[in-house]
Amino acid sequence: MQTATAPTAAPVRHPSVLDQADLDSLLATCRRALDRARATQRTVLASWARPLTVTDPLAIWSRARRSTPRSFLWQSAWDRGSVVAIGTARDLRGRGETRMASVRETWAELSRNPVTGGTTATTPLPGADGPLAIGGFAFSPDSTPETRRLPDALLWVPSLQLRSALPEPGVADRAHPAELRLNAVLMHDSDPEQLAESLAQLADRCLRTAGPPRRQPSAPAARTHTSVELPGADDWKGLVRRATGRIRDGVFEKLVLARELRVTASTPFDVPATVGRLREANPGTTVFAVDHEEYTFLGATPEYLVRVDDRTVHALGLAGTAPRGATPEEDEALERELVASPKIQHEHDVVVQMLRNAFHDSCADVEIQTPPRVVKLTNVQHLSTDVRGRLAPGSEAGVLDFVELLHPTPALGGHPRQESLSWLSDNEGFDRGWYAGVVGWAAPAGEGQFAVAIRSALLDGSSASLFAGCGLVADSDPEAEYAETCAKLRPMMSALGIE
Ligand SMILES: C=C(O[C@@H]1C=C(C(=O)O)C=C[C@H]1O)C(=O)O
Repeated sequence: MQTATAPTAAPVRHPSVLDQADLDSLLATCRRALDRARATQRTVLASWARPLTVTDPLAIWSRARRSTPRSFLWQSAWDRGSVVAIGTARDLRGRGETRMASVRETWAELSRNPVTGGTTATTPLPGADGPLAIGGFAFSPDSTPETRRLPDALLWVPSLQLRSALPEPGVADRAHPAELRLNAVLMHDSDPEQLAESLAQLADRCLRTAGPPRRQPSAPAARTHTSVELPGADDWKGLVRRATGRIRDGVFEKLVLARELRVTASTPFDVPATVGRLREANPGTTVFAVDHEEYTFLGATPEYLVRVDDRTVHALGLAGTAPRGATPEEDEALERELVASPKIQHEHDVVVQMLRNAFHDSCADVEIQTPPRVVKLTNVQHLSTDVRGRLAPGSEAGVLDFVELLHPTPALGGHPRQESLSWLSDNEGFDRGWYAGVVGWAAPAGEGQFAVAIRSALLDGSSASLFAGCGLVADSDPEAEYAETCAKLRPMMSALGIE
């Protein structure tokens, strides 16, 4: 008698992301890099690429980030490009006052002449070709590094990077062109077989079963939480009074004062879901997330410090804020007040003037858009001015040179720079860390994009530090400025479910 046995389900075998020809070419690239490393006695960057298609980069990052303590997600509102980066081929770190210069010099050296292989995407993609250095810089170098949660300066070359165009709203599940790039840094004694093998395995882990695209992000889980304001509301308003007093005394002309909201929730935050909600609720912003060890620094920012694209340098003067109205009429009335207010024009002009001077020193054909436009975000509106220049003929300046030159603009620090920053470090009362610093990526030929890391938070399990600040001039009102910081905190609070 035959007994019926339940058919054992055959394991589902997904094809590997890399086929044999890819594996051979990846290994050949690593071997060529080893030969160069031996011949030159220097470290050599190997970078291998092939086109593929992806659906939603956020779904890929959500899954792949679990396999590594270091990852990066970037969804740019400015060119609709996306970068997902997993793992580390090489860290580029810096400390103290020279942190940006050290990172810039190490990247220039490493990226000068990479050994490349594979095939690049046939469809042009937003962003720049080649291996990237990604990451960010804290607002200021810190004098107490032991208490700092993210390093002063950390860019890194990822082991795996995936560049694609962002899905158009509403068609997130359509496959679209992307480029997979695998990077390694080889020395004279590196093992190219082992490096190629581990990169292929990483690509499989990250991309083989990326799962379906993320649907509408779910509402945040119900959780209880406690929160502390740093400094407390009354103390912060007192600081506004002291700062405006210093402005009237002529010590500085403008100062951006910030505060931290430290939250402890009853359960850990769901990082990918938070990023999904930020993306959904804040159109027109660039969404970023950096995983570093146990921390995730994430945000949805409307502001870039600098973008360099094909020898054109873009900066953005974003300063001057009004709330959004509850009705179209109220919104327009608030917009008219924003545009007409001499106080706000002054706050804005200080930023544009600084950018104008910096560009005139380093670029030819500088264009400054006038009058400023109004950028409308979910619950605030800003005055915004585009500044654009062409790199002067013969100039080799790249995006990291401009980060160093421009950061921090008076939109985040103050004016004059030295006086306002020194007052902030003596009085603000908390460590800004990467808030109001810059986050983004640099490509070998000097192209890149760096966002100003505002509307951001630092997460660690069930703890979150949220940040917001605002520009003060002589007649700023403490109550109105406090309300402005509350409005700027709100998108992150609702993404985290802590309203
Ligand atoms: C400092 C922040 O925002 C900055 C300050 C602004 C202002 O003072 O009007 C506007 C945009 C940003 O440059 C923040 O969001 O935390």
